[in-house]
Amino acid sequence: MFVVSAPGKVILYGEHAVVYGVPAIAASVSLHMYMFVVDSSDPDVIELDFPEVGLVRKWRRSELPWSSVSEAGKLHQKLDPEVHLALKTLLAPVTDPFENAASHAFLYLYLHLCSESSAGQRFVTRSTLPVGAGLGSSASYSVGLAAALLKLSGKIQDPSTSLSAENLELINGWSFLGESCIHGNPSGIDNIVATRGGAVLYERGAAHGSSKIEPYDSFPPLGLILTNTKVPRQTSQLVSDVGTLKSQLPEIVEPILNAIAAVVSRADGLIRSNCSAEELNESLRELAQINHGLLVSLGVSHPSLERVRQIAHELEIGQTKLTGAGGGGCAITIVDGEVSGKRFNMLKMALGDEFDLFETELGGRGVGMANLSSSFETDQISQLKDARDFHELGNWVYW
Ligand SMILES: Nc1ncnc2c1ncn2[C@@H]1O[C@H](COP(=O)(O)OP(=O)(O)OP(=O)(O)O)[C@@H](O)[C@H]1O
Ligand SMILES: C[C@@](O)(CCO)CC(=O)[O-]
Ligand SMILES: [Mg+2]
Repeated sequence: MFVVSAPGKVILYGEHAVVYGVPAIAASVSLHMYMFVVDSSDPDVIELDFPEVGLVRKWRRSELPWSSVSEAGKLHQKLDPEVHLALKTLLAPVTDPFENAASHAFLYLYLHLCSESSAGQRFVTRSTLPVGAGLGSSASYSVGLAAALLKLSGKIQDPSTSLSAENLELINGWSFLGESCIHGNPSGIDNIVATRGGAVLYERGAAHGSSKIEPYDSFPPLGLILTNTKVPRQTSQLVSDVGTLKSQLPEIVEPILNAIAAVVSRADGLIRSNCSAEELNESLRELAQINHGLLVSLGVSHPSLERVRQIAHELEIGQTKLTGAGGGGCAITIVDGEVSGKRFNMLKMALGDEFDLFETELGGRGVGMANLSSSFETDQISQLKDARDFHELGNWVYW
């Protein structure tokens, strides 16, 4: 019995454009997805219990489309269309899009990493991240899933003190395929941040394995408030809408993507420079405003996100930008100076109960795993509340 965890992320600059090879800047957040792997009551059955997406499901291993899996597909470079299609057919009766996407990613990785003769297992998730809200919940789920199945199948040996660079590469590669099942066309930025943690400048490469990752050794301690508008949306739909706009109006969309590239390049230069904290904060706020405007012109904002922007502006708290895929979900406000309880409460009161506000630390640890003691009972899972409860479950190993 063991548990794995992976963090969510915020994209500070460059979302959507990153899908088309523009660099983007992202950092992990201190909210995590946890996946528990425990023995199933029936040795022939795999059971999923994912309360955040309302999914409770069981499959006999013999029901799964093992014959569609090829050895070539196991090299995890891109989705194997045959397995993808077999799973679409199997999951056609699952009409809820969240449940369908989570089951699809699970079964795709299970079929490739485990075998028909593996023992029965039960997989239970718990997440302190809002799901489908722009903070990379799909990537933290995919990273946790990849890590859990790689450990279960022995492809990652039980690590004693830390995960190796090879472990990390395997987890990141397989989680990208999990993201591909959920998103269709992920850039890979969310899964790399959920895998390695920290903060990075990421640029998607044209070919598999050619993406560029430039970590930040020290990321500025930005005062950041996260606001969840609680307006549901799906990244797959928003990414596909921007793709459609780009193919219909390339002469308009390409210059917008180039302008986003210039925003990212300027922000990267500033973060790596030794300018004063004040100058950096002011410039990063200005760049957030420009980046948000460019995302609005791509059609990925939402009235609820504009409301957060307007209120934070009226209260002179800082500059607000959508983060992740937009269309609802979360906004980040880069605070003018430090986040004080007073400012946080002012924004919270002005926005009201429709919105959830969080403070988070940027740049924490990536994927982790811990063995559970033999006395651990699955009933305990629903009682775990915060990061400390999860941390105390065992000796965690990280990269
Ligand atoms: N805890 C979880 N358990 C099971 N599935 C999850 C969990 N968290 C996320 N998912 C999967 O991820 C999907 C949501 O991903 P989506 O990419 O739309 O939003 P996001 O990742 O939260 O935001 P963004 O991609 O903008 O950062 C859900 O439909 C579900 O399939
Ligand atoms: C919208 C997008 O750029 C970020 C989602 O967090 C999609 C992606 O990069 O995969
Ligand atoms: Mg996502």
